[in-house]
Amino acid sequence: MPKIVSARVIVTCPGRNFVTLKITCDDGTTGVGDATLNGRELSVASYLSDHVVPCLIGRDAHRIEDIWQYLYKGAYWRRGPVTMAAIAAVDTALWDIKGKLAGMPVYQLLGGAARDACMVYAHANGTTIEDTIAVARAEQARGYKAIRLQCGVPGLASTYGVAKHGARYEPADADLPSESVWSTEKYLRVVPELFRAAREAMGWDVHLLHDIHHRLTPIEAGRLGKALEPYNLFWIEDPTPAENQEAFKLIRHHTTTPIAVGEVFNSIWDAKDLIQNQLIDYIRATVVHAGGITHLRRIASLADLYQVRTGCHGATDLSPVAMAAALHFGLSVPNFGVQEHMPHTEETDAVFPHAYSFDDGMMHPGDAPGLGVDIDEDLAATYEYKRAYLPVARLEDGTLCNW
Ligand SMILES: O=C(O)C(=O)C[C@H](O)[C@H](O)CO
Ligand SMILES: [Mg+2]
Repeated sequence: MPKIVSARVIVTCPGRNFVTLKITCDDGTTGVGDATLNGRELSVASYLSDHVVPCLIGRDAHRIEDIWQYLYKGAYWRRGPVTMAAIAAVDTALWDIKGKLAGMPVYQLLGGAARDACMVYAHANGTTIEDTIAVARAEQARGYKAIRLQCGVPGLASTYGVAKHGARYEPADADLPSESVWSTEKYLRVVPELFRAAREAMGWDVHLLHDIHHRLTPIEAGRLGKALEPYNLFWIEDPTPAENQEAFKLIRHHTTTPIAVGEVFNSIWDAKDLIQNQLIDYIRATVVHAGGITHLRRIASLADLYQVRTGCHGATDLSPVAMAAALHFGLSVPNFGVQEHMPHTEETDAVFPHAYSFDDGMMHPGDAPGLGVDIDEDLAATYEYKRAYLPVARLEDGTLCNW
């Protein structure tokens, strides 16, 4: 048996923070898993090194399911983003090891390719509708078949998803949480205009997506979904917070615009009711925040029964290790829908050399044994952790609201 002899937690900041677990077996085989939880990175690093790593040493790296159950049931305190990100990192690293020992890419171990490649969606954002559409057209010219559009809201200094002064969009932008101002009324005026103009400029042969980022009440979300129906969106994402899942019934009563939810979910129990009641069309839970490949497959299997497809979160705060795992997962599950793709910076790509590739709007994980991704530990050590928080949002009268 490949015995686990060490597991190291590596925190690095090549432009933004990433937490990576690297497991080594007695024969020298290594595997990597992403454990990054944006704005709360060190809590997962501590959970892993203080509480998980000591339990891994000496175990058989082939027993992925048993180790998953051991860490989940054994903690007693189940679920939650910190616990599940830590379990995910172990699980992902063990799949990597299993693939390397089998001499096969992980997607082969998951049943083989169920499609040629995974459709990915790009981000297009700008302070005005015109700027946003110009970026979207450039992404379309690069081959993307699906594009998420976010534009500035007139009267608001900053908006979720829109970069400042043409910079790359990075939400965790400050040493302490920055504060932004939000107005639903102003937002609801601009979004239908954005998509009307986008269809006029870009035609109908491209999938258009939009992230509401949990900001509307159910009835406001129903109104927006209805207003967007003429523009045939691929999805609206996170229309309202998903703690109260009954709320989605109200949205469904008012609109046929498809709905994607789940980037903050960390377990099948978060997604179960939304899926079984057919209140969503895409489930956005990811490998890194939802218990790894093992648990995400379970979520996808449940979703498949209800014709809910996958649309995994893939923002730049998920490392290339998570991206590789997402592509092996996406290539193999029957009900894959789309994968989010925000390209990483050159610095990040250099720290995490990888085999996955992009071609004509599609991505493939590559055929290297395992996940086909690694961490250059020497380079990683040159980028010290830098505290960074996600922003908070307030209404115009100062009331704290959902960011
Ligand atoms: O990519 C998305 O859809 C997001 O909503 C990005 C999130 O705000 C980001 O990952 C938070 O860390
Ligand atoms: Mg989102």
